[in-house]
Amino acid sequence: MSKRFQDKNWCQRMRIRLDVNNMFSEMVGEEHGLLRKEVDDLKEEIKKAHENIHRAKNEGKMGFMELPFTQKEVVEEIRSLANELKGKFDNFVVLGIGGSALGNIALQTALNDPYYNYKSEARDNRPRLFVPDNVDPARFKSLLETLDLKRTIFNVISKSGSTAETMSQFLIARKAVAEEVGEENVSRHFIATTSQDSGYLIKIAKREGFKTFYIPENVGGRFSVLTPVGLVSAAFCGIDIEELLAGAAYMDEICRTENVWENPAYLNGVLQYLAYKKGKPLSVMMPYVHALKDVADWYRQLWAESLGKKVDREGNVVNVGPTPIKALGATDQHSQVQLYMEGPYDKVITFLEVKDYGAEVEIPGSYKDIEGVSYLGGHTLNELIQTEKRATELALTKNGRLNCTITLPEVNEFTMGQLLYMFELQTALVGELLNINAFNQPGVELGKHYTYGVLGRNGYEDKKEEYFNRPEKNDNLII
Ligand SMILES: O=P(O)(O)OC[C@H]1O[C@](O)(CO)[C@@H](O)[C@@H]1O
Repeated sequence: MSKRFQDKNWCQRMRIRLDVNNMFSEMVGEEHGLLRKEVDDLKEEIKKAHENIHRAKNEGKMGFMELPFTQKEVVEEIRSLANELKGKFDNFVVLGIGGSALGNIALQTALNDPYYNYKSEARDNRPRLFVPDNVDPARFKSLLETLDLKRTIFNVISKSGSTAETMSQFLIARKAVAEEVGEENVSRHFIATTSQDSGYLIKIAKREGFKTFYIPENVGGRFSVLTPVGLVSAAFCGIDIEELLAGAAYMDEICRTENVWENPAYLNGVLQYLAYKKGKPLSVMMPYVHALKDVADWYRQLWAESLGKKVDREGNVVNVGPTPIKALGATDQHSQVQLYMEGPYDKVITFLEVKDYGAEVEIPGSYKDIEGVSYLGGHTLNELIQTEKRATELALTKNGRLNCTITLPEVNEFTMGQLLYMFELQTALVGELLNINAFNQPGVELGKHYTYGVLGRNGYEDKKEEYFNRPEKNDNLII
């Protein structure tokens, strides 16, 4: 077991860094840039937010802040299960959606070989990972047909234990597995990760005798990546979950101060908040590291569901919330950057970069007589992508476009733990500054209730009626 994180020098070297220079007027100009004074002027609000967060933590209402410190036993349990089942299954499928899926994908993309599912030497006898995160029939059918179900284990993840997409995936998968392995062997193919005390999934898991892991009551789905929700698939796929939690603990330690200039989660949160207040409601996350591309997806849910709210804490209608946008460098330089450079001044771009990609690829110096191509020779892809990031950053800055950069020394469990935890705390802080509840999601309910009504779930008859009495669409507007 690696204990590198007990070495303070190593931790310091692996500390992720936030560079906010290009958020300020010195760099982007006075018209759009923020002033340091504006940050200082929020001192009292930040102090209050800090106190609220820590009061809520002490009252047991900020579960995500406890996770780095309270899971020793569950980590051991997950690890021993992963070890016990190593070599027994070729495939691990996560059945879940939203916060019950996105963290699994983000961790896998970040921390395992990009072609892990295709390379047996990268897997070292561990299962491939599949996270459909949807109920598209063609895709789900094809997945079940593709996998050898005799050699497949499923983790059914749902905090509420009732999400229609997840329960449908489960019902279909369970039937397919039973047909393949026989009723008597079904239970060894399923793990359930859910609330210990509520919902239907725990009832089913107990009736079936599934192995269960629990999601703490005080941790919401989008904050649950560092619970068994994300940790089980990670451990099965060889990710060091102890180091992940150690990274989160390290960031927690860094972020204990209420001094915004020393607290990266608060500083980034405050700057995003100020930018939002000054007419920049679009928050783009643009990693220049393919491994972090799905962190941007995970962050979209975290930011959108937490901060997009109709009412403030006093019940006033405020309709607030920055819109998170996912982009990828260098890919989206050739798709999005034109808009970011010349479109409305309504965005803040957060770049994610890495110092050490863990691989170096040299560009061959061919076609010496064709200067427009041969200049690339002798350089590396590392130089190319890093230079492109800095070039895009400079171009945006010169054009008065607010941007900041988070740098990871390398993408590993410890730096990922820091990054995820930093974004979670940043989200809580912005929720405080916006004076909203960042931990509920009432806006997703209405659509769900119409679906329940139409599909005949008891208690939703009124929604069924509303749905079928909806205004008729005008055929002339369907062309
Ligand atoms: O884990 P559950 O309860 O199945 O919920 C899945 C997702 O659905 C939501 O409740 C939104 O509908 C998310 O907040 C959550 O991550």
